[in-house]
Amino acid sequence: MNQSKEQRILNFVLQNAVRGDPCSVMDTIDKYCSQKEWAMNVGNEKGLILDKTVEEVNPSVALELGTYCGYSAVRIARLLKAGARLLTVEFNPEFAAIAKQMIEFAGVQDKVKLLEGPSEEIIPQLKKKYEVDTLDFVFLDHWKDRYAPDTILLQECNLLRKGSVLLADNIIVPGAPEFLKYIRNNPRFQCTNYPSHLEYMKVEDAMEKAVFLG
Ligand SMILES: Cc1cc(-c2n[nH]c(CCNC(=O)c3cc(-c4ccc(F)cc4)cc(O)c3O)n2)ccn1
Ligand SMILES: [Mg+2]
Repeated sequence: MNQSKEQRILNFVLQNAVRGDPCSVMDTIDKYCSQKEWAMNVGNEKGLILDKTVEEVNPSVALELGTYCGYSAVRIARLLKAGARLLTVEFNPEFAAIAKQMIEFAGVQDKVKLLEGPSEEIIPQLKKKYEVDTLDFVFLDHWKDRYAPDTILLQECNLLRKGSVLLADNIIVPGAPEFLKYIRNNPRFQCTNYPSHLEYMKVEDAMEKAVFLG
């Protein structure tokens, strides 16, 4: 049976990147997806915005919604301090299997916990099943129509604390209009927009940072 695009990306990494070197994994994925097959990794331009935000927050506990092939999980995990951890949620079992191998090849598996399932099921389990108190950082990169409901769900589950930082990808493409409307009109969030471009394309995109004020 012929391979999926995600399997081709993983194989290219296994054959061309340096095991245990997160930057070489990221660079190799970016090379493949800009030269051979487009894929929905956050990419290097928006990835730099993600890096700066993670470095600023320096989270002990981070959550990523939308793992895909594990590119941004590797990107985030490489910046985490000793003892800090990233929980990343993937809905699609095939993507999760690829991401698991990608994360292990990069050597960040001790900092990353990959959870399989829909965000609306996983979020309510974070406190009891995954021993989370509150989240310092949340990267929203999953289904765009889930950004707003899941931001509400995170609050309902008491997972945000004063100063928790949300960073959302794809504000323009594919777009998250309902999320923007919700978060920018909500006095409990301080929002900042970061114009950028869709990964590997000349198309405009943006990220939105939202700090929870408690
Ligand atoms: C419900 C739930 C869902 C998940 C979940 N896991 N993995 C994802 C992936 C979601 N990501 C995207 O759809 C996405 C799309 C584009 C795009 C596509 C086509 C174009 F033409 C232009 C841009 C670009 C991007 O940067 C994206 O991130 N969701 C995990 C848990 N629970
Ligand atoms: Mg994205």
